[in-house]
Amino acid sequence: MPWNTSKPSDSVPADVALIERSLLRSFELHRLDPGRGEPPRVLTTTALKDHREPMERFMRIARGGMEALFGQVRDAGYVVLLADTHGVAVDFIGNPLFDQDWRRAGLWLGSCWTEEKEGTCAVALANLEQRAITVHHAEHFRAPNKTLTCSAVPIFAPDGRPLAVLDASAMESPDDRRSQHLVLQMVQSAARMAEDANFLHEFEHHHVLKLARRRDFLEVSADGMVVLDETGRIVAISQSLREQGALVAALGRSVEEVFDYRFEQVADAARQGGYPLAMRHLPTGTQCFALVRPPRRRPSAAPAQASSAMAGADALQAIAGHDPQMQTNVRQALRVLDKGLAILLHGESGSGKEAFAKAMHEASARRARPFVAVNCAAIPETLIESELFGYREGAFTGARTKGARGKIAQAHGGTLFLDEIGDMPQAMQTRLLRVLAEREVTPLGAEQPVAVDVQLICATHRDLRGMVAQGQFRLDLYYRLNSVTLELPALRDRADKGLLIERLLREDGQQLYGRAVAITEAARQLLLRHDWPGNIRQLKNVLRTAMALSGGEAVGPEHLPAEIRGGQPAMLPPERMLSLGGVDAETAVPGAPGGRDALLQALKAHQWNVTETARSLGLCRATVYRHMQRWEIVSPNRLGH
Ligand SMILES: Nc1ncnc2c1ncn2[C@@H]1O[C@H](COP(=O)(O)OP(=O)(O)OP(=O)(O)O)[C@@H](O)[C@H]1O
Repeated sequence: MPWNTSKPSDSVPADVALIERSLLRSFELHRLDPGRGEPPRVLTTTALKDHREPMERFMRIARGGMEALFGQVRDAGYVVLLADTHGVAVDFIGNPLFDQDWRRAGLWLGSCWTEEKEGTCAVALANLEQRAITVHHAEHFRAPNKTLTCSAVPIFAPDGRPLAVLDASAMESPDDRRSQHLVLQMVQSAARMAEDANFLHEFEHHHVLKLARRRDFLEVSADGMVVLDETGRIVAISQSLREQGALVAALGRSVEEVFDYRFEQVADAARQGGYPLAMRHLPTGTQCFALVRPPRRRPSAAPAQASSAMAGADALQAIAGHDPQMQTNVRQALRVLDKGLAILLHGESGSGKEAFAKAMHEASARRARPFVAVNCAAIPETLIESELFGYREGAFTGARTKGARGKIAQAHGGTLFLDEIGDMPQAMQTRLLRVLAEREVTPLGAEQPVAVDVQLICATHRDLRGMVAQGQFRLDLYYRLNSVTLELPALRDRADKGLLIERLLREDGQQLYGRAVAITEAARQLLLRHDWPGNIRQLKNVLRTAMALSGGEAVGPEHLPAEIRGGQPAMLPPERMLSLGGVDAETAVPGAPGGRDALLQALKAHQWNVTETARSLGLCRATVYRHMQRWEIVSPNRLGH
């Protein structure tokens, strides 16, 4: 069982690599001057208030941990800072005798420690890399910071989102960076205390299980915490469990399914003082122990509120399932969310790029604002400009009398998801680049630009770098879009295929029949062995059809399609095969018989309803749109939309 491994702390070679990368960014990306003399900027009281207000509740909870840490390091000449995710010191404890010196060094309430302004420094790196780090003396980028030693540790909110950074810094320290090892450990343990206290506070109305592999350690040092709602469903897990990927797949399941322990038994134990429970972690069959922390008050409206705040990050975790690559993706996604960076998702068709983008939006601070998805392959080239940028009345023939807001403006304040970005025409690439650089959009026919603030997430199944090499995709746009690229694994490569199948049978079964639908071992094995060229989309369709055929009873091999049952060669991915008159879509040329005609016929037969057409041809909508674009098929209703 993975949750009892303790997280490695400061590892010098890893630190060195991170620091080197940060130094490069400081020079090349932020174009900072290492010799600049003045200390870090300190915010005005009003500006600082904007940073402190959202952190107030956490600051109160963290204060005890900060003071305990300060008590440990004060005599060695350290100050303790709590910074928010923007690198602003929102709380500070230092020996008042040296106030002038701290202030001069930028170790002060309201000081800004970001890589963009200070270059390499510990608070910025802990925020960016989401790991504990020491930046010692000359490892700092700017000259005035080179006498400092700073050890910083990120702190996470109960839903796994970055929340703050705790830092201990000194103006004088031995040259050997190893002298800071213990300090970093102290900061780590204070950060974990604050994080756990915040977690327990957030879920004070819930039953919380403190888990440990060894009973003797349960009271003093649990390995992690699991939160149950009033029905015994697992609704949250603590950061220590998240970091190890442990129990992420348990989110949303009942305590009985995961720990072989009925919720009534847990509630009973809570009423009787929460004595240690001996449980079994069913997925691995390992024994573990739990102490129950009873809910502080009777659950009221609070649980629902807490669950909805958790829902976003948990949806992201649920999509990641138990696959290590997807777990890494979630960790990276949570790191970069709300940092104003564009994110690129790369993966085969049907691998869940849009689902991941939506979950990222839900997990972001923008979740209450719109999520607008645009499939660049789906819009004919002639219409993409007005669709994205909008237009004023009378901007072109066929334009609506009142004009239209483009998708970019519709996403203002929220997230813009550009699917199939590799299919965006070059002229549009240029315009998009300008929008990203200037953060404003000028609708067709308009003179005044409109300011837009969007989180951009793009997706593609193509090799954008290769497209750049062939001059099909703009290099500068490529750089802008891929500050972070997340690789979504194909279904055949996912380590958690079995669990995913179970989950889909449970969720879709619930929808179709009001309960989870079972599957025979023989059918499960066939599904596990299949190649899944259409990825999760294909798996979902196969399971839905199988459930319909089985009438909600256990799905057996007889309910699966022939190519899965008979071990026949798997279908080629939709990109490589289009069953339209046997024409290979990639090699088909506009006007080729069969492909274009067959698609046209299918579209007409379904009154130009692309979803229906796609379903009838066994393709995803994006592929149908791609072929419509390739073969220049435009829906007669298009301009009326
Ligand atoms: N982890 C997941 N668990 C359950 N369903 C999922 C998961 N990921 C994706 N899906 C479902 O699989 C289907 C395909 O996902 P999605 O549309 O996000 O893929 P995509 O990579 O964006 O595809 P395309 O590139 O063809 O647009 C959707 O019905 C989506 O809800």
